Amino acid sequence: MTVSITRLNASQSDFDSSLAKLLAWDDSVDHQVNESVRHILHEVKTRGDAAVLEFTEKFDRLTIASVAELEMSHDRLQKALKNIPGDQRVALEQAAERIRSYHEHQSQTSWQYQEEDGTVLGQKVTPLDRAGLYVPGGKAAYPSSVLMNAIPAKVAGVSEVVMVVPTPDGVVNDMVLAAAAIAGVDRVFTVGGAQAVAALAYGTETIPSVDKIVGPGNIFVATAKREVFGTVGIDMIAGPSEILVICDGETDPDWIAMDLFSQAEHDEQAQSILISPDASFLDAVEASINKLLPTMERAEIIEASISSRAALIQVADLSEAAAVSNRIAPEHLELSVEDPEALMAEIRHAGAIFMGRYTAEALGDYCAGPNHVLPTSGTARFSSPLGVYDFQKRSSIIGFSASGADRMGRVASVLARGEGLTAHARSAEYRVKK
Ligand SMILES: NC(=O)c1ccc[n+]([C@@H]2O[C@H](COP(=O)([O-])OP(=O)(O)OC[C@H]3O[C@@H](n4cnc5c(N)ncnc54)[C@H](O)[C@@H]3O)[C@@H](O)[C@H]2O)c1
Ligand SMILES: N[C@H](CO)Cc1c[nH]c[nH+]1
Ligand SMILES: [Zn+2]
Repeated sequence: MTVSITRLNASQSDFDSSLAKLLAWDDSVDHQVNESVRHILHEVKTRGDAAVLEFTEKFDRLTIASVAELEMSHDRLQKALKNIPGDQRVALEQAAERIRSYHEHQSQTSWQYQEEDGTVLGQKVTPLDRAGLYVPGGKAAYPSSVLMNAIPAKVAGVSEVVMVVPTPDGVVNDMVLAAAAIAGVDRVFTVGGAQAVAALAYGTETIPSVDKIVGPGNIFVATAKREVFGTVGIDMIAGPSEILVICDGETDPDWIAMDLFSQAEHDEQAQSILISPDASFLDAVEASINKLLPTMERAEIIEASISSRAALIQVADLSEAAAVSNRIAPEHLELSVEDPEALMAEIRHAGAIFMGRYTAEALGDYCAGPNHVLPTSGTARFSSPLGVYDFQKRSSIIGFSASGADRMGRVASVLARGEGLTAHARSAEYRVKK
């Protein structure tokens, strides 16, 4: 099979519009999905467990009598940890250790300072009481996502971590449960899709409501998270996976083709882009793609993703490559060049940056240490990877001494009267020295 891949050149007159068309992915335009998700949310909110059971039967083909049967006990998690092959257990534990130590660097601490008159100002950092983790499980099982979601929550000090994961046809993945055991997840329910998001947001008779829902998922999950935002916090709306590789033309084209496949194999909607100043290198990678595709287990998904959403983009030089990449603001950016440090200086927007020819993005997905839940669809322009800070919140601390209240009470009084808010003014004035 020969896969057709979009070719663009940054010098072509319609480059801007062609790039915009390539990048277009809006998770809110499908009215049918919106309708269906709103219906699921409403049903779970009003009918609780009964609705969760119905939707689990309908979408995951799982018939059970009660939601309690969907809860995986601690014993079951420990059993899974014992059941998985030794090399999988060791790899999960090694990954968990590296993810934990990276995220410990993100810990925030409370602080305060005192002014000369004794007034104290500060910020108190508090972990969330209860966090909900969505772990995807429709087309593939993601033990790595269990670690990436749960470990920062635990490092942040969240008291109770509740995980949901679909088990289509009732097939439970032991590696997912083992990862939950290693990460110290408190409760696990095998429920997925919009019904799982609804249960976490509103609570049911069996599934507790949480303060914030984090984690990636398909369009039903993303749409449900968008809808429940406000009732609970959410981390981000994560779209399909993306990779953008900037290459100077000196890396083995097979390596680059496989790096592009690594994200394409997640989803037909995933996006893989290669940018290079070397036209013959783009040809070589295209040849590698066609050579390697038939050898891939997930060839159908990769083919669909590459033919509909991938692109090979020729640019004048690496500076132009960085400029195009900044416009795309990719989830993952590989700098497969001789001097990645120099090129990184020109990068402003990317979820994660992979430095140099030996840094395959796949290492970041599993065990480098940084989080693999990253902003997609250009949202790296304004948002950051999932981290410890997503599981903590801040309260301001304000403590006036008598002389501080006298000094600032006068300022507040003037401002309050300027706003016509007399109760504010008089409240401040009571504490002003007469
Ligand atoms: N950003 C990340 O860190 C990251 C990590 C892993 C996976 N992902 C992405 O997450 C996504 C996972 O998607 P998935 O489908 O494999 O798993 P998923 O768990 O997100 O979705 C499966 C659920 O969708 C629901 N569903 C399916 N069809 C439905 C329908 N017609 N109506 C209503 N609900 C329906 C079902 O309840 C099912 O349980 C992929 O796009 C993948 O690329 C992202
Ligand atoms: N690449 C995904 C995030 O976009 C994360 C992942 C999990 N497993 C493999 N990859
Ligand atoms: Zn991946």
